[in-house]
Amino acid sequence: MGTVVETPVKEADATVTVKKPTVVFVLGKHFVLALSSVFVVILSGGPGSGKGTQCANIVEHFGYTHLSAGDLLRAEIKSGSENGTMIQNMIKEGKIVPSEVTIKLLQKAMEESGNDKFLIDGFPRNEENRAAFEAVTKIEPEFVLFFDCSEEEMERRILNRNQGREDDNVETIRKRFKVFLESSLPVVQYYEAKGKVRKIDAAKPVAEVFDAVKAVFTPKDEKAAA
Ligand SMILES: Nc1ncnc2c1ncn2[C@@H]1O[C@H](COP(=O)(O)OP(=O)(O)O)[C@@H](O)[C@H]1O
Ligand SMILES: Nc1ccn([C@H]2C[C@H](O)[C@@H](COP(=O)(O)OP(=O)(O)O)O2)c(=O)n1
Repeated sequence: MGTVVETPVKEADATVTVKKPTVVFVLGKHFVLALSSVFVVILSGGPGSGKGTQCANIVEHFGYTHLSAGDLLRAEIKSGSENGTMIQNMIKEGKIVPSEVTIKLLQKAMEESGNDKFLIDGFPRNEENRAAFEAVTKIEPEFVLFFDCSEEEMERRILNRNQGREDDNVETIRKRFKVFLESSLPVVQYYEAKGKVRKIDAAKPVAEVFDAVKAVFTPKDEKAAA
């Protein structure tokens, strides 16, 4: 369901933060934003666990818009934005970019999509990402799809990925694994405690992983009728 929040925002910013079907009331100096109901699924898993690969399948079969935090950050570097160099340096070190930067990119992409169903891939990456996203957008994910895969397999895949990414080298990969264990897994545990995690064995071949993914996305009544 949508959430109603009263947020003091500067008038000049109002059009940036409002999504299409949203109603905006102006009360004195405050805008009351009725945030439209959006359906958000988070994809979490170590680097190379196959999140991006499965997102392409989910988009095709279930009509979601795929938002990859990493892709948005890489596009921001390419665009020559003022944050570009900072983002590039952090990614090279396998570090997590400050939440406000990533959240702005995600919000903009959501607003521009015209869709109301999103796969957010690679975000939130730490507790700060999660808390800031929920505080700013008031969006609670429906569930978290967690890609479970060994580091050995993930490293093998990344080294074969061959996309010319600056962070796909052994040294940075190891740093990313460490950040994943120390910062990203606690976020998965947070959602686990809320009963929102759907764990997938991501070490299997792509088609088998997608069978498991499909089972999570297919409504129970459709499964019963099949
Ligand atoms: N189930 C799988 N089995 C083998 N290779 C895979 C599988 N899923 C993805 N890959 C390959 O592994 C690499 C990393 O996958 P990717 O989807 O980019 O991972 P992530 O988005 O989690 O970093 C890619 O080259 C991809 O083609
Ligand atoms: N929420 C996020 C997502 C990615 N990043 C940065 C840090 C990550 O190491 C890189 C690459 O992330 P991406 O999700 O594209 O790739 P992997 O799943 O790690 O293979 O981007 C970030 O700082 N904050």
